[in-house]
Order: sequence, then C-alpha cells, then structure tokens
Amino acid sequence: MPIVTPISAQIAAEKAGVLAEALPYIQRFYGKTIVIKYGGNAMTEPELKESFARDVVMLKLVGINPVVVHGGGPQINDMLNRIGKQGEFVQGMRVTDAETMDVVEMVLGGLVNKEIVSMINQHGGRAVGLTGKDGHFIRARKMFLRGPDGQPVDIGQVGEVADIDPELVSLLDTRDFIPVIAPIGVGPDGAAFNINADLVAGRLAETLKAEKLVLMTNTPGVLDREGKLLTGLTPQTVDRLVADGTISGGMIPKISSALEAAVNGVGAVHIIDGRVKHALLLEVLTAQGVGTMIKRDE
Ligand SMILES: Nc1ncnc2c1ncn2[C@@H]1O[C@H](COP(=O)(O)OP(=O)(O)O)[C@@H](O)[C@H]1O
Ligand SMILES: CC(=O)N[C@@H](CCC(=O)OP(=O)(O)O)C(=O)O
Repeated sequence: MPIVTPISAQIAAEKAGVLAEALPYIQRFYGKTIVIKYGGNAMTEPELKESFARDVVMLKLVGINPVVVHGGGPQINDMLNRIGKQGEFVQGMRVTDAETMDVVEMVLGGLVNKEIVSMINQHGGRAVGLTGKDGHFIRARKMFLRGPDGQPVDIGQVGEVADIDPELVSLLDTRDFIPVIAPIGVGPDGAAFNINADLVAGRLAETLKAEKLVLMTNTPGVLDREGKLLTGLTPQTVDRLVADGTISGGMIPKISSALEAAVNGVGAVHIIDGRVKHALLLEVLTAQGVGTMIKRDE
C-alpha cells in the first residue's frame, strides 16, 4: 500500500480557502472576455512563461475567455543587435524603418507569437496565433507624434489602431480556442504597421467589450518618485504624473491605453507585475490586488 503523508489540518484549510475564494470570481467572469497584455519584459525565465501559460489554460477551463495580446520589445532589440542595429524609441514608440519593420514582423509574428502559442498548447490549451494581417482584423494608420515644439515627428512604419474587426477573435472564443495576438496592423494598401502592444490590447478590450484588461509588465505597477505603488489612478492624476515626469518611457503608452479602456467601458483595468509567478491567476481569481488599478473618474 502506498504511504500517504497526511497534510496538516491548517495547510489543508489554507489550500481549501484559496480554492474556495475563486468561486465568486469564476461566477463573475464566467462566459466573459478578459484581455491580457503579456509584455516582452515579463517573458523572462522559462518558469515564469510556463506559469503564465498554465494560468491562461486554467482561465479558459473555468469558462472565462482569455484573449492574449503580446509584446516583445526586448526580443526585437536582441534581434536588431544581431544585425548590428540599435533600437531607438521616441515617447515609448520604436522608430521603425523598413528593415526594422521586417525584424518586428519576424520576431513578433514569428518567434514570440509561436513560443506563446506552443507553450499554452503544451499545457492543454488550444491557442491560435494571429497578427492583425490575418483577416485584416487590425486596421492601422500611420502614427505621428508631437515633438516638444508641437510639430509632428515621423517615426516611420509605426501605426495606431484605426479599427478592429472583432469577428475573428469572437469566432475563436466561441469554439474554445485561445487567440494569441501579435501587435501588427495592416494599412489600407496592405502594408504592415508596428503598433505598441499596449495600444492594441486597450482597443481590443474596448472592441470586445471585455470585462477586464490586465497589462502584465516588469514593475509592481505604476510607482511614484519614492518607488511606492500607486493605485486607483484617474485621468487627472495620470496627467499630472506624466507632466512632472514620474511616468515616462514605456509606461506612457501603457497608462494612456489603460485609461482609454477604462473611460470607454472596460470594467476593470490593472497594471500588474508579470515577474510574479501566477500573477494573472492571483489578479483574476483572488481578492489579492496585485498592482495598479485604473479608474475612469474620482
Ligand atoms: N512611474 C512609473 N512606474 C513604473 N514604471 C515606470 C514608470 N515610469 C516609467 N516606467 C518604466 O516603464 C516600464 C514598463 O514599460 P515597458 O518597458 O514598455 O514594459 P512592457 O514591455 O511590459 O510593455 C518599466 O519597466 C519602467 O522602466
Ligand atoms: C511601436 C512600438 O513601439 N511597438 C513595439 C511593439 C512590441 C511591444 O509593444 O512590446 P512590449 O510590450 O514588450 O514593449 C516595439 O516595436 O517594441
């Protein structure tokens, strides 16, 4: 007879408590869509990637529809370095010439996308990888930034979302597939556009009328100048934090996309630390608020 070591009553109660805690969240999100932005900075150790894949599969199995939008900024930088090029950013957006666009498509649409798809599938999910070129479902237009003098700055083949057709993603959801989306859009003439993944995730969450948008990154959330975690952020507070330089770089498109989603009807928007194991599960299925919550108003 196999020998079974009994776990202590206390550990058993703790484990049962955690599992039972998930019930109201499963009920609340059952049949609903959650858009998850998986940032390139959160894709570090294999163990973390695996915990992410398991979390996504688990959400799907309990009846929630996870839709993954991934980034891959650091992975693009690595590939650019290999061909002797240096990544260059303006206000958190990559300056994208024709050669860089090829690398972006190769890395995001190819390597990174397929790694995530394959990891989810290895854990029993049915993930399908897409870029906005598939069914032309993410239509883009060229993005112009404003320089300090108010003049437009041309950063090349960088796009903003013009329009998202939700049909393809909804179809995959209803057939129990898990869409995994690379942030590449298509212009009116069929050209590819490099779009910041936070912007795609935010617009997709709005278009799909998602219950929740979770942005997974490499900080505990939005931090103040002393490194303290800020939460319950509103448009007014964010404007002030950007103006005084507390929020900078890649956090700028992230927070503006989070705010837009909150203002445009996405029930809950969170920026969380993707370097924490099972951060996604903790965020969605427990009362453990990990990270910064964004609110539409005071
Ligand atoms: N106030 C802030 N709080 C937290 N992170 C900030 C802040 N301002 C700027 N950042 C930077 O934003 C980064 C996250 O954005 P980004 O590098 O684009 O991540 P991701 O690849 O996950 O999208 C952080 O690692 C940090 O360096
Ligand atoms: C226009 C622009 O900047 N596009 C991003 C797309 C990838 C991305 O957003 O990746 P992370 O989420 O990992 O930062 C880039 O080229 O890096």
